[in-house]
Formats: sequence, C-alpha cells, structure tokens
Amino acid sequence: MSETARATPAMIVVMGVSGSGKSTIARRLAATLGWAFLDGDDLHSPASIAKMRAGIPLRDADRWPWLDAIAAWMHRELADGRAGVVACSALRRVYRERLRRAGPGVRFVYLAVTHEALARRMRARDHFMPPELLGSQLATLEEPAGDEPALRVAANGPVEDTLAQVLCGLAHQGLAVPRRG
Ligand SMILES: Nc1ncnc2c1ncn2[C@@H]1O[C@H](COP(=O)(O)OP(=O)(O)OP(=O)(O)O)[C@@H](O)[C@H]1O
Ligand SMILES: O=C(O)[C@H](O)[C@@H](O)[C@H](O)[C@H](O)CO
Repeated sequence: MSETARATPAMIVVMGVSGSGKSTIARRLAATLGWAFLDGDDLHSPASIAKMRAGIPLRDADRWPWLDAIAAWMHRELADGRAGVVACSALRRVYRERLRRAGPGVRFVYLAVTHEALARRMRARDHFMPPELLGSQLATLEEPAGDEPALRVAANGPVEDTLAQVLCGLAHQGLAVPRRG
C-alpha cells in the first residue's frame, strides 16, 4: 500500500439491490478490517420504512434526505480520520455521486447477484423489505460504470466466498488489508 493510500482513510460503500447481501458483507468487512460500520437501513425515516413494508418502492424524493444522512455520517468519520464501511443500496449513479460528496475516500463494492438467488434470499428472511419490491429494485439499478470508483463482485455463493473476493479485490487496489491479531 502506498503512503498516500495510507494517509487518506477509505470509506467503502457496499451497494446493490435488496437481498444482495450488503448488510451481511459490510458488517463482516468492517469487523475484519477493524473499521467503523454503518447500516444505511438504520437511517431510513419511519415513513420510508412504512412505505417499503407496504410494498411501495421509494422514490428519489424519499432517498435524497436518507443519502444525505449517510453522507454526513461518512463525512464525520473521514474528518475524524476514521475509515469505515457502509451498507447502502446506492442504486443509481446520481445517488453514488451524492454519497461521494462525503470525501475523496469514498469507494463502492457492488454485489452482483442473479435474480433467482435474490428472490430466494428475500423469501428466506424476515425483513421489512418484501420480495415483491425486487422488480422495482432491479429496474432502478444502474450498475457502476467503468469511470466510477467501484469494485464488482459476483456474490451468488456463500458469504465466506463473497467476503474473500471483496478483501482480495480491495487489497489489489491497495485499499484495505485485514488487521492483524
Ligand atoms: N454471499 C452472500 N453474501 C451475503 N449474504 C448472503 C450471501 N449468501 C446468502 N446470503 C443471505 O442473504 C440474505 C440477504 O442479506 P442482507 O440482508 O445482508 O442483504 P441486503 O442487501 O442488506 O438486503 P436489504 O437491502 O434488503 O437490507 C441474508 O439472509 C444473508 O445471510
Ligand atoms: O434504495 C432503495 O430502494 C431502498 O432504500 C432499499 O434498497 C433499502 O435501503 C434496503 O436495501 C431495503 O432493505
């Protein structure tokens, strides 16, 4: 890792549609690296949670204040010199651009999962997000383009495989090494 990379704390946003494994992978990644962790789901307004629970997709107007609250958390952590990991859908490019305002260290890990695996995972869990919203999630998703600071990971397999791929990809970019001991 270069000294420059070491000097600028990283803020990794684990992104993707509902059921792709963002919360699971982001939490594990933060624990492995010893970095701060935020689950973006915890910052949704009660009104947004009620909407999703009722099977109504969020709209841009619902998401902007939420994304700004997440960006504010990332900005505070970076300003205090702390690296972090955030779970946030960040489905559209404009949402990612908004999150990147938090600071130069913001990067994305995109969990790419097949429609079938997503539907299976969403049916299997107990969560406010109903499986019926998967269609609108996929319709809204704009996969990160080549000019965005994003690592794409195929995340159809077991959690441990996905985590290993993420760590390997980040290490390749000189971004993160698991803490020792
Ligand atoms: N490779 C994998 N990576 C992450 N999660 C996986 C994987 N395989 C299976 N799962 C399971 O998929 C489910 C969905 O994971 P999780 O809740 O982390 O997704 P999410 O993207 O945060 O969803 P949401 O945005 O709706 O909160 C969990 O029950 C998790 O254990
Ligand atoms: O951006 C969105 O459409 C939604 O906010 C969802 O993706 C949720 O945050 C979450 O992932 C649900 O569990």
